[in-house]
Amino acid sequence: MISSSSVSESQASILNKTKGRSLNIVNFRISIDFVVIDIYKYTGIEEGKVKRVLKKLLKLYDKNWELIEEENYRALADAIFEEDDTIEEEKKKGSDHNPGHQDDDMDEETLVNEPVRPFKRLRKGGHEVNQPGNVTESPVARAEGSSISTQRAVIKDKGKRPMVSDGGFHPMQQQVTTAFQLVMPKDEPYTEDMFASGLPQYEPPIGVLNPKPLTIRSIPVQNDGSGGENGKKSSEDHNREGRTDGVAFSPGEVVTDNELATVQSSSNVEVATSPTGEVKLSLSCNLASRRSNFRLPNIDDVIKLTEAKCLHTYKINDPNFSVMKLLRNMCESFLELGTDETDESQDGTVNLSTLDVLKRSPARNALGASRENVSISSCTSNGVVNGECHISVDASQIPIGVPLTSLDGYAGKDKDRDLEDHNTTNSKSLVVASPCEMDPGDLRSLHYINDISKGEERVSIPWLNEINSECPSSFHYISQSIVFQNAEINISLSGIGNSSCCPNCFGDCLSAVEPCICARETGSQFAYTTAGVVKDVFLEECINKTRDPQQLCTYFCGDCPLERSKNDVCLEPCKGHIKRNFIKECWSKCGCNKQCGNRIVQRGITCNLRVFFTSEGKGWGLQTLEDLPEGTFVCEYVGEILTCTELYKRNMHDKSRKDTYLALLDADWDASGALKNEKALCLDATHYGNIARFINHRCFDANLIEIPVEVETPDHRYYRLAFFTARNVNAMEELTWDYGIDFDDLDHPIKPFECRCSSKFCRNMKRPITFSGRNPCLTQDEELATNERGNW
Ligand SMILES: C[S@@+](CC[C@H](N)C(=O)[O-])C[C@H]1O[C@@H](n2cnc3c(N)ncnc32)[C@H](O)[C@@H]1O
Repeated sequence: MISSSSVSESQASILNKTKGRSLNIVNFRISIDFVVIDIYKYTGIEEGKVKRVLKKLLKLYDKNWELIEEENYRALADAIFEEDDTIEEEKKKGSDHNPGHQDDDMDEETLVNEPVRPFKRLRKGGHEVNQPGNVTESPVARAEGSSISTQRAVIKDKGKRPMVSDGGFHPMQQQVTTAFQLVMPKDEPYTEDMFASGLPQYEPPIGVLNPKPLTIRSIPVQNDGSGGENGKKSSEDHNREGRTDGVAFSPGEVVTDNELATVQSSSNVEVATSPTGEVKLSLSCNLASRRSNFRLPNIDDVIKLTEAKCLHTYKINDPNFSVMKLLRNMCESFLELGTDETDESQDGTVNLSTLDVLKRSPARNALGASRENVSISSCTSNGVVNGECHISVDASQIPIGVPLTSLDGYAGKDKDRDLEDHNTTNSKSLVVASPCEMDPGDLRSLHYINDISKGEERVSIPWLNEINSECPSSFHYISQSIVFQNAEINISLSGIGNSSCCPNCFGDCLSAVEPCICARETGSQFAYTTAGVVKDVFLEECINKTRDPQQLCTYFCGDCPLERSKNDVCLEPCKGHIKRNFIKECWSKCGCNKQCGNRIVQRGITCNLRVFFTSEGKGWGLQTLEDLPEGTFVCEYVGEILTCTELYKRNMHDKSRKDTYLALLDADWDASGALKNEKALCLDATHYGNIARFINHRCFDANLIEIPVEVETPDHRYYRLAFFTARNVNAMEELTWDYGIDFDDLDHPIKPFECRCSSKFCRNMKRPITFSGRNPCLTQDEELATNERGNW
């Protein structure tokens, strides 16, 4: 066996004699013979073997002598060793296949025409050495303005198992690229150990757009888990060969000179920054297979289309939204998070590198991630984790997520807040969590942190737990109710007659001289003001009906579907339902436009809200982050539309559940005597629902009032149950709703709970009893209201 060092000894001679050989066929054979003789002379390796291996290597390296010469014929030596190993293995297997001779009949013409990639990764002392497959040495890496493609290609090779040639034809990958040139990715086999090794996985970009040669020369950073060391090595290699003038930085390294430092992430985002605050983002994604007809689009068109997609897909309706602002925010976040402000010593912030809270709680699943960094706003006074998190997916531990710190500034802010208003963010409140292990599936739960609606709503709805480490229980967020199974809802345009819509209207019905037919439901007066809130008079009527102490608005069914669903044989008398006022909104068959002032609920949530963990023991609740004037639409109660029978069966199966997420659609049950089971409906938000499922109960003086809203069908057995503010509500106040629960009715689908609403009208409170039997806190009327209220 020869040692690699014995090959090295021959370097001077061989190197001098073979260097710079051209690759035409005439001198090709001479070159091979020349090298073979020299190697035999200095190493004693059998000539035939050297020749065979060299031929194969030339083929694989596309006859690139420079690469074979490098490191004193290291590639050749390794290939010879490898062949020995392969032969040994084959012998052991008893195979009669002789790999050593498989290419013997390979002619030079074939070598010229069929360049293929190296069949095995070359290694030196456990470290990768440069080779054709590694772009650190490839012509691509040397091309001006090809930094992005270079970085990506380098990353692609990280940690991969030695590649095995499939013997097929592979187009030449390493082409010199210029600015604006499309770089096709290499076809690289994915091997199992790439995933097992936990190394970053990269998708090859379909193309790289370099508007102009970047001022940074990209430096490959070895993202193989060994930190910046390998990256530095690559950098040194480059510098040695005069191929780069950049510097690679590891996360945490202080950038001292004025060059841009590049950091590559395990995502397809690459960020470069300089100490002077310049930040560059590079995004790559593999959206589809290569497109042969691809041509470079105009960048302004790309931005416009992206914005249109954002408006459409994410329901961003802020006219000030701009992709460029978003990207700028991202750059600012990068700088903000990269600035050393996370030490405990500074401004009350805490570095949660071990982040015990996350380790303990299910939030760990939501926040932690291998190779993912999560920065989270922290309430340092009690070490509580704020759900308004900043997530970055970054192997190099540099958070690069779009900041949501502006959520802190939501309170009292105008809805049309400018994305540029980033100065209100409080970077001092940021902490950076160490990367934790995370399954890819858990990535989904990351949505929960910043937006419990997972993008289903027009606004993001974060959650916050300042009390303990609990996370909201899992459910599917939906923004519109969906039929579970048997509910009979007739939503069809043909079901809407001309008396139920305003086909001749146009523009905004609220600005018409006469209220249109859609206002008939509300006494020929629209229920909404032009400011988009419910009119005082109408609101008061609704509130009075709900808080009706004499139960004047309560009706009793002769054959109550709710009681029927509980027990079909021995019917209990109806406990009563509130006959409510409806609002009717214009809809699809109406002639007005979507911005018509009589379309409020159907537009969805626009307030800034937050799900938070209550301190009174009510579990999670909903709060507003901005002041809400009286009559403001907050949200509708969304869930699965069930018949009462289905609900009853469901509850029978799941008796253990503590919380109930239920609303009856019983505002108009009395209309037609005995209601069919399929028409007696309710909304169950236990498994599918929206943020309304977090609204807690408050007896009597809740700040929300529920109003039935007719949108899609004039049939009042199905309607949207919308919540409006019953009074002016201040930012940060909890939003509450009177469930109308009778705490003594143990049979009711809403399971009674120990009420902690802290209202002085609480119907479940253990009140101090005076000798008169009255609650001293309440007036006689209030006492009456409290005692009488509680029926459904
Ligand atoms: C629709 S859920 C409200 C959200 C719920 N707190 C949670 O954590 O998901 C209704 C449940 O919340 C609890 N709840 C609501 N209001 C309450 C109150 N005033 N006092 C105590 N618990 C309450 C009860 O367990 C009830 O069944």
